[in-house]
Amino acid sequence: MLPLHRVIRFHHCRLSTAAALPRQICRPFCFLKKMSASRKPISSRSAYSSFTSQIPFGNESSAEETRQTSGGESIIEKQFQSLYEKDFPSLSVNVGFNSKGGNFKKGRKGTDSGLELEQEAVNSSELEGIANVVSLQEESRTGTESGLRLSPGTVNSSEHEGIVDVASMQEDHFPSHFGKKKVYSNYVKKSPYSNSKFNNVVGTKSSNRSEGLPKLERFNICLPRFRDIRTQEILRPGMVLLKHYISLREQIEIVRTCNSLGEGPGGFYRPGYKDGAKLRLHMMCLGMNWDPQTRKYDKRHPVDNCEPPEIPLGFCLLVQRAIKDAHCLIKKDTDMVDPEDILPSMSPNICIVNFYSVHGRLGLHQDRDESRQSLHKGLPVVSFSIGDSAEFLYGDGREVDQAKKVLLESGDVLLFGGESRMVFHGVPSIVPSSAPEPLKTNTGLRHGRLNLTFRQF
Ligand SMILES: O=C(O)CCC(=O)C(=O)O
Ligand SMILES: [Fe+2]
Repeated sequence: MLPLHRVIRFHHCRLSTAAALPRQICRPFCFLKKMSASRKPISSRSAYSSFTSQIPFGNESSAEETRQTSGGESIIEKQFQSLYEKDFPSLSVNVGFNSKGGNFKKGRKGTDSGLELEQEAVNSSELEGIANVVSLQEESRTGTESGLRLSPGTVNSSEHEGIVDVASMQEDHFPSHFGKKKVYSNYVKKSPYSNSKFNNVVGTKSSNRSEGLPKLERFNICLPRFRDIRTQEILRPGMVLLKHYISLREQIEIVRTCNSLGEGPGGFYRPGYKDGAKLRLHMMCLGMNWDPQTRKYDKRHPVDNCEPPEIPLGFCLLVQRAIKDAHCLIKKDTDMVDPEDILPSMSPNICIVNFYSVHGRLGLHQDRDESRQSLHKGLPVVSFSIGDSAEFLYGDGREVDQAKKVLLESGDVLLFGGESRMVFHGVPSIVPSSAPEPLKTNTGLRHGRLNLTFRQF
């Protein structure tokens, strides 16, 4: 039995938001009200299962409740609701995944040079653990999926408000990134979210039947500024960046779920190395624990002897979807090659959740502590970025000046596997106040960045 130490839990959602506002205002959305009416505040341990048990979850009832409860909500909340209501249609998908691996013998992570102490205080938050009931309704938007099931569309008078809001948000928070290689940016024609049947309607390829006929000018129902947001980029073989991939609604759910899990056993703490230096971030492990001191994975947390929470199923579905979409992109890029050879599929059983304050950072390192088999196969690391943007460095060695730089913004998904599995990478800085406003408003997320990296041991 390991000695049990007191662990001061870190909450990445702000104390001020949580403590100063009544519960309903902290959780303004209808879909949460439904849960809070029927549940007591839940423990972190049960948070994941409620997230899981609601999947797939149509948004009809949420929309209904939105109407019932919209009276006392702020304009931002209303705008966000309209954004929410006209978000992607819900699609059904069945993706099997394996939640736990076998024996965990290896440690994780190479070196880390960002060891100075962070100034930010460690607070405890009064924000209660809340079940996160809106699951990932758009589990599969990919053209590769079958079983498309549209939910009733909600086009209402608030749509315009929503559009204005989204427009300003895109301009403010989604600046174009740098370090481009090959970018696929036409949402309708190139995005694997769009159904391949509809691609032909849009006219990616001219069919034989239209030969000799006058060329039709197609009409875009969305304004130009709203297209081309979800760009996709192959940064190097096996390394794919899906920009703005995670919807705001999903981001909100991820933050809430992480906050809820992070308050409980095995939740967020400030890890340190053997020499006593602290990492400049707060960390929580899901599925398995990674100990920076031993650099090993284990079933239990060495500090409080807790088992880490399970990875919520919704997170895993999102990972699977991102891998599929990365495959679509790779296939487009290199038609003759099986995308699995470039970026193998994986079923995550580890998720390391990092929260960086605006002073947070992580030195260049390799993720090389998963099983030998996993590394040998090049099973990818899949990384979600949420909140403030981060500069992300990647390259073949530890030399910062030789590394390439890319901006990771809220909603971005980065995958690195195959021959890029052992790429050196790190986060030299966080871009202050760059998180999408509705994300902050709806979650109370602190200034800083939440990062989730999924791996298969
Ligand atoms: O925050 C990031 O984007 C990278 C995190 C990372 O490299 C890690 O947790 O190993
Ligand atoms: Fe890493």
